Amino acid sequence: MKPDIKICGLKTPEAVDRAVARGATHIGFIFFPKSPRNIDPALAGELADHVRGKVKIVAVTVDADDEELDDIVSLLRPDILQLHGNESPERILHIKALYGLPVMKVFSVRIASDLDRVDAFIGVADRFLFDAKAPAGSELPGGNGVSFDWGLMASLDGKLDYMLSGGLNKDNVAVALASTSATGVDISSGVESAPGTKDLGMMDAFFDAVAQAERRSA
Ligand SMILES: O=C(O)c1ccccc1N[C@@H]1O[C@H](COP(=O)(O)O)[C@@H](O)[C@H]1O
Repeated sequence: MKPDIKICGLKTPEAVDRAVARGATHIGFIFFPKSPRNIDPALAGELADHVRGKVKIVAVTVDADDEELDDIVSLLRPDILQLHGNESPERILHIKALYGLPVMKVFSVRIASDLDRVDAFIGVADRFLFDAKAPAGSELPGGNGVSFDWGLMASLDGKLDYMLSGGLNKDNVAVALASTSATGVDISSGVESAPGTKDLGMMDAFFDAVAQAERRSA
């Protein structure tokens, strides 16, 4: 099956346009001030307006409170909320009731026990995203360009609809797709020439690599 492709951390019209032209199914905007990919919600809304309806717009937040979410939802008008913090099932149900938007819950993974809490979110989150746990010293919960052991996903395969992220790039995405049941891949730093700066050539190479992986698995 054709995997979903999410390009995350977009900040410019050129990068948004290229992602959509190359067939991204999702584009993500980061609302986390410490990130080099952080974007003002009003600017994100303007960028999204160019491509609205052609691609799913994802708002990436980290333990955001209602006030922050109100701002992001009204200015960006996302299709999906990606919750990349320690949001509980109760908090997710509250957010879904407030905005009526689907939620993609992120789990940060390094060891098998990092997946222990997933069951509590089944039937609560609409989709899951498994990312690598941040390395020691990083201030970012995601966007660190590090991978985790994809073999850990075997315990969940067949049970969940999930995307995979963490250190993906043109050279490893085929293996990531072949060795898991991920229905989508999500990339940020692997298509950047510097933190927060998307490189259109690297984006092209990533889309080419996913297309090649699809052909091989057909
Ligand atoms: O990218 C960020 O700066 C970021 C900040 C806060 C929360 C999530 C963030 N990014 C997410 O990280 C993965 C991709 O990371 P990688 O660079 O490809 O390893 C993706 O889920 C982004 O949404």
